[in-house]
Amino acid sequence: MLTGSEMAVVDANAEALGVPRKQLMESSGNAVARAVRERVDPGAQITVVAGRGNNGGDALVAARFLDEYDCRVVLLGRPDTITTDIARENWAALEQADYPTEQIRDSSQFDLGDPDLAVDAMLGTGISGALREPAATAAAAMNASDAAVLSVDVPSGLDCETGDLAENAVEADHVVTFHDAKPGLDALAASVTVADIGIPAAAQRFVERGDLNRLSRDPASHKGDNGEVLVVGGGPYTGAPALSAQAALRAGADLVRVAAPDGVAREIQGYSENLIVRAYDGERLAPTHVDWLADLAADHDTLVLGPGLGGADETLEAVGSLLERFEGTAVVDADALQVVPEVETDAELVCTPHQGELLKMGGETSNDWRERADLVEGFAADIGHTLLVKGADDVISDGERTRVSRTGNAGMTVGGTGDVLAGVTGALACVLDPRHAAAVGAYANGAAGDAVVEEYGSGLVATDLLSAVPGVLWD
Ligand SMILES: NC(=O)C1=CN([C@@H]2O[C@H](COP(=O)(O)OP(=O)(O)OC[C@H]3O[C@@H](n4cnc5c(N)ncnc54)[C@H](O)[C@@H]3O)[C@@H](O)[C@H]2O)[C@@H](O)CC1
Ligand SMILES: [K+]
Repeated sequence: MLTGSEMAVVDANAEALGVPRKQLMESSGNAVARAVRERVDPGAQITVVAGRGNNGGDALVAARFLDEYDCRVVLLGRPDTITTDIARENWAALEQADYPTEQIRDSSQFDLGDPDLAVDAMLGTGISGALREPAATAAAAMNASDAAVLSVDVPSGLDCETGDLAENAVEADHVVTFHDAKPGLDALAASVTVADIGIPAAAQRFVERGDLNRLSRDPASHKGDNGEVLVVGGGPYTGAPALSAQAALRAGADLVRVAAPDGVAREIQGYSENLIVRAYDGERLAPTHVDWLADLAADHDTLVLGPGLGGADETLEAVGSLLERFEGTAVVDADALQVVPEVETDAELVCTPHQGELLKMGGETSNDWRERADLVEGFAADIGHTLLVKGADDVISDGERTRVSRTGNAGMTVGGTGDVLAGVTGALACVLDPRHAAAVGAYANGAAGDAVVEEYGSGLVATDLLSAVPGVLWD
């Protein structure tokens, strides 16, 4: 089952893979016409009631496949107010080819007539709230009529995010929905057909441009609304936490703090004035720091744990204790990863190992991405956390749902690109589900690398990615 917004991601991914929406609309319209033919005989009277969005567009296509019927097409509004180019083009095609079309200016002009079948193509996944006029009047007419009602995608008035049905919604007898079921359809009295409209399986398997639709930024938001990230890193290394923290800022987090040993805190601060560094005593993370860190972490939306911490025994022990106490969302990277399979935690973890780190955690890998995807899915289910396994193709799985991101290039094998990925993912996890944050993070990190590789080739370095991340995520 897919919600309306999930469907929009899949649809945009199909477009990114070379199957544009207008092609999908042609398939949808064809599927609607097939459903009509299954229900009424040639010569029957049909009234198609089309809204001004793509739901209406589907039915405008269907009309071209229904020549053997007595078919009227009524548009709820003026053609120049049709909201999408592809629906408008399909309206123009009907007019130019001399199909019987009508348009109404307001609800008083609506007349359903006395058809054998009414096609409800007023509203699909684009609806919010109860039906407004003139759709409300048209819905009431369909509900009052003896005609069978066939709804396109969903009955107009069904909210495709929540499954809620508006009080004045269309009461459908049949529904032809596209690609996958939608929330709320199974609770209807209608018969429901799921039509294959030729969306490639890859549009759901691969992370593509459409996944960026998951991101939005409220123009009225305040500082902090878009995420506060705590990077716990540094000690033996200083560049890694600085890269993660800057990457989190570039990926849209409002506030990013780095908690680091005071022996290296000034050095980390020295990389950028954008960072807020909070120091704890000593040269590296140890169990004595955990109380203070756990309190600090609880004040953040996400934790990025691992960059530059090193693998000293006392550090790994501290990582384990911190994870045991933490209950939020954490991205775990580098040396901290080896602790995860042993640890008992209520936290939601996104683990970002490369193949070597995955093996060290106890996972398995393969050179074939399909096999690797299955292995990663199995291991994610075993450890009960989300995995983002880095490689030429990144594999992302929460143990049930598995995606592959194909962005990136060989120049990115340079040190530090993983720290950037951890920071980007940490920032995205402030506003997205962990599995979506991991998928979009992998896509964006690789796409940032692809954006800079033309200039730097095999000489690209991790800091080059930082400036390219916003262009990928927020353009
Ligand atoms: N996403 C996909 O993959 C595909 C979608 N297709 C079709 O496109 C539909 C979605 O199209 P759109 O996003 O254009 O949206 P819709 O066609 O569902 O509705 C958009 C229109 O409805 C109006 N509206 C919103 N709430 C309303 C309310 N309460 N009362 C009255 N009017 C209201 C909006 O102002 C807008 O004009 C799907 O349901 C499906 O039928 C298909 O063409 C093929 C593929
Ligand atoms: K509909």
